[in-house]
Amino acid sequence: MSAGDVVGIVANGALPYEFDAITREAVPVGDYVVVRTADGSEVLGMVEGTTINSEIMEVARNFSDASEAGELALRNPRDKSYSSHVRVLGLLDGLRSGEVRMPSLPPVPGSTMRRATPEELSAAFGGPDRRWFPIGSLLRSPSVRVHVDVNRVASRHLAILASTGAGKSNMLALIAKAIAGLRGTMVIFDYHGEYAGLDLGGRGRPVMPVVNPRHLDPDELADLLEIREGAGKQRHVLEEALSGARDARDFWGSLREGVEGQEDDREYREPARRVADIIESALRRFGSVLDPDSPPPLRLLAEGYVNVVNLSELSPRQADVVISRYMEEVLADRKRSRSGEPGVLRKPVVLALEEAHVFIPGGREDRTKTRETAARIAREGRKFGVSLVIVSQRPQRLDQDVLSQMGSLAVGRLLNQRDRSFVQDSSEFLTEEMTGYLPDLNPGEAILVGQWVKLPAMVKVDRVEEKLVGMDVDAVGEWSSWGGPSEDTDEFIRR
Ligand SMILES: Nc1ncnc2c1ncn2[C@@H]1O[C@H](COP(=O)(O)OP(=O)(O)OP(=O)(O)O)[C@@H](O)[C@H]1O
Repeated sequence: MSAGDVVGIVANGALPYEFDAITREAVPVGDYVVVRTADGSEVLGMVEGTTINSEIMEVARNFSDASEAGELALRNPRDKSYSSHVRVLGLLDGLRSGEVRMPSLPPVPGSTMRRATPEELSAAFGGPDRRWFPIGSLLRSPSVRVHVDVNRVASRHLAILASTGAGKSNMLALIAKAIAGLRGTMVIFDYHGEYAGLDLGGRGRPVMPVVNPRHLDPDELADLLEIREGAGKQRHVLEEALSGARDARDFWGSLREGVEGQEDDREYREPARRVADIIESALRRFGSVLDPDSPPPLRLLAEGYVNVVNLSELSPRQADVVISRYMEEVLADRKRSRSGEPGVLRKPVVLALEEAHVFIPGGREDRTKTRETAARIAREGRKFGVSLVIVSQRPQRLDQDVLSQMGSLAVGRLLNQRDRSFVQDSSEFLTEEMTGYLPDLNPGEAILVGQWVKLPAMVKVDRVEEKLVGMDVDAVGEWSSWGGPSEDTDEFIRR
């Protein structure tokens, strides 16, 4: 069957925005088709679901019936009927010129449905100007390149959701490369240290996650030092000591003194000792993150670059403090810039957060600092040119309010049913049929919906060649590449 061929006939009950068709053979989900509406205009549609029915099999009620009926059905080609459910995407004429206009009339039942040609699809998915960048090719028409709108990513937020290993970081890397190419500003909160080796054409910048403890509130410092949330007395000791140390020349010396000074009070003796130990141990482990002489986060970010904040050495709670600090300051600075005051970041900023379900969780009890800030950015960031890209493999754990504010979605293979339902409930863009298809996607394939694409698209995403971290380890290959003679157990024990 070649492109443009008639593939089906419109069935009864067609609506302007969706219809069923009886098809010649099974039409794959994700295929694009063209039908004529009652006034003769051509509309483009996407196949969202396909069913194969066998009349003979209908009567089979037990195994022997079924196996006999199955044989008969296989021999009789007229036994099968094929049907597809099609979502109307827009008038073909409008799509050719980049405009999405819906028809006001449905297609006429009995009229023919043909496959869209690669030329029609290339016009619909093309990128007319530099706002658009190519992210991959249509899964069902590989010659058609699919472009996405960077302006929408930078103003209306994006969620990249898929199970582990389905290609989320690869997609974020592609977006980072596009933004770097446009000399845009992006901050990636890199929880696994995955983006260090990315080729950003000289516009990537590694950022150490340094935080100045003087600028933290007592709870934030307690979180960074990993004082338990329920340890009220220890937190109180720290709070008292911090108020005296904030402006001291020797911050840590003054903080220690402030803590030790509270050992005279019997009630706080033990908590103060514990806090003194915690401070020493924290400084040994991640003293480099807490620098009382470091500039505020904004000074560490470079405008016009992709700033990669490496959080791989931090615990989730520490990373939470760092991320929320950076996000808060970026938002506050952009508000200043927008109101005409001198800000550091004069142009829009895209903030990308990996493992978003850890930092923007939905549960009432999981109150992270990042969640508050991210919720604010999701709601009002658009006005100030701050957008979020959230990346997660456990969407059901995400804050639903934040997820529902995402103007665009890239959803890859999602195996967990609850994850799929959660995403569908949180987004106006994903239909039930599309959601049902998510478990069948392969790594690197995704459904793109929302404002960053002209039309919903099932895409084979381009692979970022240099992005090697994240690849599954070839353990067998690596083990078998040992050089030299192998040592037996006795030799090993003697050694
Ligand atoms: N578009 C693609 N084409 C081909 N291979 C891809 C594509 N995207 C990802 N892969 C491959 O799939 C594997 C996982 O990719 P990636 O690290 O991007 O997934 P992930 O969803 O971020 O995984 P994790 O949740 O474990 O971080 C890698 O080996 C990567 O090279």
